[in-house]
Amino acid sequence: MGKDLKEMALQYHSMGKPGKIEIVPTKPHSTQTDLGLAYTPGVASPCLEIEKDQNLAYEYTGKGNLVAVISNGTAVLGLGDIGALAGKPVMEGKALLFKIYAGIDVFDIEINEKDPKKFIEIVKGIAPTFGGINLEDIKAPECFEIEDTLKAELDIPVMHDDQHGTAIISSAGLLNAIEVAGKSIRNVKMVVNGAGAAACACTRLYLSLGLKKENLVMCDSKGVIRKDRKGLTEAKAFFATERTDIETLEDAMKGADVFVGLSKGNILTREMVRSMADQPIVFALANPTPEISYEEAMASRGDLIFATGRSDYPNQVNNVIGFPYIFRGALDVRATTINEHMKHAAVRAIAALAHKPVPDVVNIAYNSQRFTFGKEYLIPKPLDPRLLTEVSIAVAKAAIESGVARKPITDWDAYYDRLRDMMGYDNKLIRQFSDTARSNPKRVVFAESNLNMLKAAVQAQAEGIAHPIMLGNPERIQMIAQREQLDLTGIKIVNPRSPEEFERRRNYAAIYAEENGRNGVTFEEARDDMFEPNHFGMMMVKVGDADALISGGYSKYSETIELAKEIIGIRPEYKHFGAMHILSTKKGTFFLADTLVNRDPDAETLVDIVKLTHDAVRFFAHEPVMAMLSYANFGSDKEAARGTVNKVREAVKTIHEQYPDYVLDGEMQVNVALDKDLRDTKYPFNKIKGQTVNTLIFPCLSSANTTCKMLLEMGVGESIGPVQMGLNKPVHFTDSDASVHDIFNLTVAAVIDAIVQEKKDEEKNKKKFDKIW
Ligand SMILES: NC(=O)C1=CN([C@@H]2O[C@H](COP(=O)(O)OP(=O)(O)OC[C@H]3O[C@@H](n4cnc5c(N)ncnc54)[C@H](OP(=O)(O)O)[C@@H]3O)[C@@H](O)[C@H]2O)C=CC1
Ligand SMILES: CC(=O)C(=O)O
Ligand SMILES: [Mg+2]
Repeated sequence: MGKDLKEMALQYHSMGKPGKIEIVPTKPHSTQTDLGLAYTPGVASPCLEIEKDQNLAYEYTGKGNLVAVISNGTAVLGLGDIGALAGKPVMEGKALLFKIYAGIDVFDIEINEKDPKKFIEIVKGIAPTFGGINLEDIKAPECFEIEDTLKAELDIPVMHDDQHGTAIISSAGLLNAIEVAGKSIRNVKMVVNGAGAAACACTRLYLSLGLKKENLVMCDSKGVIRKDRKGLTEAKAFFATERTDIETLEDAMKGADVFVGLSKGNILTREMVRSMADQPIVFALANPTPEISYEEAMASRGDLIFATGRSDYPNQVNNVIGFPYIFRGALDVRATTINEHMKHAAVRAIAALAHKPVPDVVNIAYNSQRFTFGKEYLIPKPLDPRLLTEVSIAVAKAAIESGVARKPITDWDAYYDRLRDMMGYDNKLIRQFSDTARSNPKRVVFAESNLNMLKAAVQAQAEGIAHPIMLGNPERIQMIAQREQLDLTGIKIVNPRSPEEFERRRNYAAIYAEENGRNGVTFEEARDDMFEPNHFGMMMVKVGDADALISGGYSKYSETIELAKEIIGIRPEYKHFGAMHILSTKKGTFFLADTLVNRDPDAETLVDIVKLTHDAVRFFAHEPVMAMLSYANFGSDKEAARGTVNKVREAVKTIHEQYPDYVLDGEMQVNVALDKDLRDTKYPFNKIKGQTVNTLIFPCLSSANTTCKMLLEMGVGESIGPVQMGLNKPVHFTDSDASVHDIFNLTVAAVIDAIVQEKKDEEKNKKKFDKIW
């Protein structure tokens, strides 16, 4: 591990409250009455109900959404037996992943016990607390007895993730890799290196998917596991080969089609890979160091199909792609176990997802590449939000089909919606976006250096999100920084008014005057304008001296917006531009527009806002279901001869005529938009019937802005925005009272916007180039 990574990891774990998880109450607890219900005397009632009927624990306690991640620390990652307590960071890490990817609460439990029988007794003793048990990092062969016994004796799902999670994910990847290689699992010759927990379970699953036992060779630390070896454990004996002509991994690799490593780092050589058959598949899955590094593997031969457990290379086979969703599906139907049928369903769902078009939000989160099914993209990315719905639903359905569900789901559409809504989306979005921005940071101009802007710029620089350029008086900025103890290292300060910027002011003015000469702008006026930070900053972005701009620290945003229209311009496909807020609430993610730009949009402007928002929502991997809001419903205000209702109605009519694919209706009140049952009962003709609205288009800026701010002030949600839509370049605006957190989030959005813009420009240039040639 690099020194930097080590230091970063230690700092990450110790900063703030040590560790990675905490417990948060889910019920009101502010009054004496609340407390009397939460605890004694009120709490006695659910206790007595559960005493009568144990199933009611699912109604009255957190059991149904609570998983135990349990380990004795005997096989932690590939680090070996480091002990129960030393494994706690991994178990807390799993708790975090369960929560952020599938909304599942976890207690991590580290048990100081290596004797499998005693370990089993301890787990059985604490099992009533949980809806499911994820066994983790327990070494073979003890893990087999532990899992088998607990599965047989407990009535909740128990899964040793290193065995079955790994088996499911690697099977999905392997089926796809075999398809890419143009081979069949029924014929491939496979070497599995490692004969521990993960290797044995993976191989069993491959056999159930069609691998022939006679085509399999398994190796452990002593070499090829042969039938004639003395003292084999039961698990190893099951996989032992009849062959007597091979002894070492090197022997086994000759002519093999597939290598799966679940053993130890750096034990596979280039020569061994070269000795494999055509189009060989190597899954080097040991963590944190794979059996062969990506670089070594790639240097070995050109036709290799390769995967590792690492996130920094293509094809990451990691059980995080599976366990959150496998447990989500199992918990939601109260499955008594996780059986073969459910595992197969998960394999198929994950394998199939890799064949589907990848939403932009995923492409962007991984460096704006365009993933398409093939050698470099065999398996969905861990940050793909579709995993939650695809895998959980597949597992839940399989549990019902195989008769192990105690609470079957009947309304699958509602379940789908619930899954999507369950995950407050913005953290995930910001996380994905922050990772992308970090991998390709852009030069962001902060045009108005008020204190919060400065703090956000410092944070963006420290987190490697952006290369900030602060416009303003350097002495003043440094004074503020000193007073606030802000570290300005890496932040460029440019003073548009300084003599050093004379040349740039002149050049920018010349371009500005040339483009706006017919709007009455003279060169002299333009030169004066360039003393202003917003003029200067926008020209920097326009000519490519910077990649994005954030403004709005102190000047009136209405003026800045006009300026952006003039200098940066609106994209040719629109007449207007706008802005939206993404609001993450307990009821799901909502997109609100226009929250910044158009004060009193007429019908034509509303149509543009709808088009812009439609495309932006899709970019964020959501299918827009749009409601055009008003104070009335579908013509209920018959007196309305003029005003907002009529323009909304007109816009709806235009959209229905010109964009029949859009899922949109109105005018309607916000409660009618959000309450599907009310809407569909009272207005059964509505064109978004049965669908959950996620996009709200407001009739005017007052209503949009007030709603957004009110929800945020009331703590109903977290927001990203205002995200500008429709300008030629990434120029974004905040409010003068925006918090550091708001400006930081917007900076991330601006960098992503710049990355997308860069991609688009590259594609445009390529097309031009292709045309010329
Ligand atoms: N990418 C992923 O998602 C996952 C990766 N893994 C990785 O798989 C590896 C094994 O984990 P797990 O099964 O839980 O651990 P176990 O301790 O149960 O098994 C380890 C196995 O590796 C074998 N081994 C050790 N050294 C060698 C060697 N030089 N050549 C061949 N085999 C060797 C051991 O052999 P012996 O039996 O002779 O001792 C043992 O069979 C770890 O590196 C882990 O990080 C695990 C789960 C998920
Ligand atoms: C990923 C995992 O579970 C392991 O390496 O043990
Ligand atoms: Mg593990």
